[in-house]
Amino acid sequence: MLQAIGLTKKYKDHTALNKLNLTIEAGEIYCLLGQNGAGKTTVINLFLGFTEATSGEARINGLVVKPNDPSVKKFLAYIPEVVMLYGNLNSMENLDFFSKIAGFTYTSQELEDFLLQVGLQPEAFYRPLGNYSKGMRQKVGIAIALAKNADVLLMDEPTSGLDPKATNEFTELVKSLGKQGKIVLMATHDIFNAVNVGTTIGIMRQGTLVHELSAADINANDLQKLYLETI
Ligand SMILES: Nc1ncnc2c1ncn2[C@@H]1O[C@H](COP(=O)(O)OP(=O)(O)OP(=O)(O)O)[C@@H](O)[C@H]1O
Repeated sequence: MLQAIGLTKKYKDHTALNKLNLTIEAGEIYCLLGQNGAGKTTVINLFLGFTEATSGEARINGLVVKPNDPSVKKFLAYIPEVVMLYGNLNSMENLDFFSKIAGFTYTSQELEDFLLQVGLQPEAFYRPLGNYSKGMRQKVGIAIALAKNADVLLMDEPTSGLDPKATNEFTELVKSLGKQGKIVLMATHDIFNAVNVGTTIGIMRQGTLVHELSAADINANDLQKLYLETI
């Protein structure tokens, strides 16, 4: 479970995040919307331990996140806008490397199975990542999350810059993660994608979570209307 309890981040006198209360359960895909500077990345960075809370707590599976604390890191995988991988290594080598860092050693067959599971085309498995498309890198990033058995995937604008086909593939992949009981917290500007992939949608304004709704209760048009009224 992912929990924010009164989670607050201030930079000098600027409040980037104001008393966020949030609970995300296994199987939930929580999409955070909000205009530039609303505080979405701050939420993700606090869960990742990249930055320290001014007050309140970010908890993962009951453990309070503290900067540079490895005990919660094992539960987490981070999918940024551009997944950072070794461009001179192929996807099998990247997956093997990052799995081993997380304490897992897999056979070649098992590594290939993770890549197949995320929909990477087999002809790319042994090709250096340097010439992969953004969508292919995202898939390898998710394969790494699966290989390290992360319960929680934190995603910051993962579909930004993806073409519609790659976005659709990514959406289906994220839905399948939810069905496997993973927790996904995704910051996004893509309202259509949020309503399509999300189970829960939060709308932020100036550091405050203003709306939280079930994706089943709203369509993309109404969500866009609510979003524009909110920001
Ligand atoms: N290191 C920092 N120092 C000072 N202010 C910061 C820092 N990081 C973020 N902020 C401020 O905190 C606020 C929230 O920023 P954040 O990056 O969380 O927004 P966001 O919703 O992710 O925006 P975007 O959609 O542009 O990525 C902004 O006003 C931003 O300028």
